[in-house]
Amino acid sequence: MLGVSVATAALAQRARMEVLAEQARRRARRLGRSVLVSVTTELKPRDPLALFARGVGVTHNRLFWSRPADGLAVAGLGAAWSFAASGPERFALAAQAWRELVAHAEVAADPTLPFSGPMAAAGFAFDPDRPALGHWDGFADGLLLLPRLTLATDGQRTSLTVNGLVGPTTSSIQLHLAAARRLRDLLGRTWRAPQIDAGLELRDALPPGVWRAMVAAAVAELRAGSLEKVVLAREVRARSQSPFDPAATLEALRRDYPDTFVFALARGGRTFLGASPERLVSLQGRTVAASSLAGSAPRGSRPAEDAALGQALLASPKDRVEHAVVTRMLLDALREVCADVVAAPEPTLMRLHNVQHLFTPLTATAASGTSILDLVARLHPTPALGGQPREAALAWIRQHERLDRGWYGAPVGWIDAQGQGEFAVAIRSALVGRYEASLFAGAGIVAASDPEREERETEIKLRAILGALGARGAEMFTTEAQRTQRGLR
Ligand SMILES: C=C(O[C@@H]1C=C(C(=O)O)C=C[C@H]1O)C(=O)O
Repeated sequence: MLGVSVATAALAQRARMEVLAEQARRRARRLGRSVLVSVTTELKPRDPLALFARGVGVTHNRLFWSRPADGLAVAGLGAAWSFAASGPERFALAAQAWRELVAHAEVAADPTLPFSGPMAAAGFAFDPDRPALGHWDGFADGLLLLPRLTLATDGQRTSLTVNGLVGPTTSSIQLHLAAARRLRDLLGRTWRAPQIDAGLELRDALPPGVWRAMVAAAVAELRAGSLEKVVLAREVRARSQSPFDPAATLEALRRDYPDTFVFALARGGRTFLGASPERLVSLQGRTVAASSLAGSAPRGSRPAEDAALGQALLASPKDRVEHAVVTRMLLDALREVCADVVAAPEPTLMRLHNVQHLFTPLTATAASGTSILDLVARLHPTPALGGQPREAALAWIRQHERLDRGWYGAPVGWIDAQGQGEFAVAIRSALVGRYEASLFAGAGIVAASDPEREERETEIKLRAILGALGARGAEMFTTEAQRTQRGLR
């Protein structure tokens, strides 16, 4: 089947949904709790980002996830079920809640379709023990969100999934169906990304110079020998004259950063979004893939300059140390729970529009019954975002960084009914409100780091998201030092 129209799919789904709902109702009575019903059908190709865009103002929860270079994209609207956890056990609590939900679900899915069956989006806080500063309300330490409606494509085929809960006494399936129908009506509408015309005003969350001083303090500590590496982040606040449009930003990100994970989770008026080049971990069957990504250099404007910068990065002892710390930690952590753990022998370059990185892919075989969330719990935070040794680095960050990372730098991704899934590290990201956005970027600090160079590195990393939010020309320079140099203040 090449896909059918929305109307036909809706009719087929309604009938199937009602049959399953009746079975679920009986099961719910027996179990004394609600049971999930999930139906997936094939649709004619359409763009999930358009559904994400159209859902604004219609539902509180919207999500988007894609790997543009692979043709993969998924959008979800509404919440058929959600789960929030707090504290350090947030991964285990989320894994258990999800296992219990799907264990008794009534599912009609076609495994040959992309993202078939119930699929929850998941996001986590970087550090549940951080000092919370407030603007991350609604983004729990751990959040699972099963949309009422999911539209997904792998570039070849497109699937539509409707999810709903059936209670033991009264059935809420009618309500779910009505809500899903309302959301499904949005599918037919056309959408074109509007021109982004922002006019941004930027300022650092910390007073000028304070970030560099903090890096200098970290370097002193690293040279004293108690730490091997610590990653320090900056927050830059952007104010726009016209309202931000997250869907337009996602469109720009997928165009300019096709080799990244382009993601968004909108909760009411605020959207956490980004284009991360860093896969934390994926699990497909028993095959595990992870990546070490650390060590950065700018892109050159001409091919020869670009190649020279890349070669210098590959040969830089400081960057090789930063990188090796991450690869070693990933190898050790995966070996505790997986077989056949292999890392590429040497890092290669990952080249993105704004920056190039040292990159080492890793693969492994998981024990059967492993959930992607078990792997996430073990790997987060890697020393690409935390440091080494992990606990000492986290303590240093908590004490000195003076910002609330919230979900920045933390796992974001999805999990399916079999416990398979994929998580990216939420970098190159921002928390976007109507007129205000908080952008985040960090850099790995080792004993050989130089504060000014590290600040420049965060600058380059910030450009991805700044450009996609509509910054132009001079607005791309976020640091006081850069603006002064260019006579911009
Ligand atoms: C911390 C960030 O990026 C991480 C740090 C890198 C580095 O220090 O070289 C490179 C890639 C990422 O693992 C960020 O983009 O905010």
